[in-house]
Amino acid sequence: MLRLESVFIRQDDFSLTMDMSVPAGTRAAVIGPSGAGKSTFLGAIAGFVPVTAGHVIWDGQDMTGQNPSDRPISTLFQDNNLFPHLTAFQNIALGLKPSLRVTATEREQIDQALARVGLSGYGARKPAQLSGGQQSRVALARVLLRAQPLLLLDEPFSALGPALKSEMLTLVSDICAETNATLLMVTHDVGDARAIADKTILVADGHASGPFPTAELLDNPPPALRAYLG
Ligand SMILES: Nc1ncnc2c1ncn2[C@@H]1O[C@H](COP(=O)(O)OP(=O)(O)OP(=O)(O)O)[C@@H](O)[C@H]1O
Repeated sequence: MLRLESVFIRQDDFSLTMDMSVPAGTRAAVIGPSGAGKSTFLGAIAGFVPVTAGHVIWDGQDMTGQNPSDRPISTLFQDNNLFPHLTAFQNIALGLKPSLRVTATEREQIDQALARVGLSGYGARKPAQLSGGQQSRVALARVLLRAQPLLLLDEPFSALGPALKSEMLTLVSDICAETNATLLMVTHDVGDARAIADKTILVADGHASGPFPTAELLDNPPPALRAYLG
């Protein structure tokens, strides 16, 4: 379970509070107005954003002071998920070994992850030689291989067309099911929330609340969400 215990974040004149429990295996969308603090919310969990007060706890372990790389988390952002000077294979290998010195078994695992996302034979290509969708799949292959229990997505597919985005969301959903990962996914598209997230966290008015059942929340939005949905 992810527990956010009386967490308070202050960044200049912006502040965000949260106190919630997210059971393991939950798939939650994170929605709310632009600038409300959705990325800050994920950043506090991942450790990129310092927490002013409170505790971020995973499975009973307090992660609050831990470096992002020491947390049991995989993160995907909208951009810059891949290193441009490394091949697809090396970008995936980084998820296992920062030194890139992989064993024969790890090499096989990386090839399997590439195959799982439909990119067998693409391992030697650098990101610039791949389409946007293929780049997303390489990033997902790395997530799959790392098999961390917490997966944080910050609109990683928003630049993709609708068909490709839907394909990526299905892949994310499959990966979560395979690894029993807990998913928190920032999106501005309530269709995404309905498609793969049975729970939704609302970030608005300086507060992150939930998780709420997605359909109930979207069918009967509170005023802050109603204004945002239009
Ligand atoms: N490093 C920082 N220092 C100070 N304020 C910041 C910093 N990063 C973000 N903010 C402010 O924190 C607030 C929340 O930003 P955040 O990016 O979390 O919002 P968001 O809900 O993800 O927005 P969007 O939907 O537009 O991506 C904004 O008012 C932003 O200006």
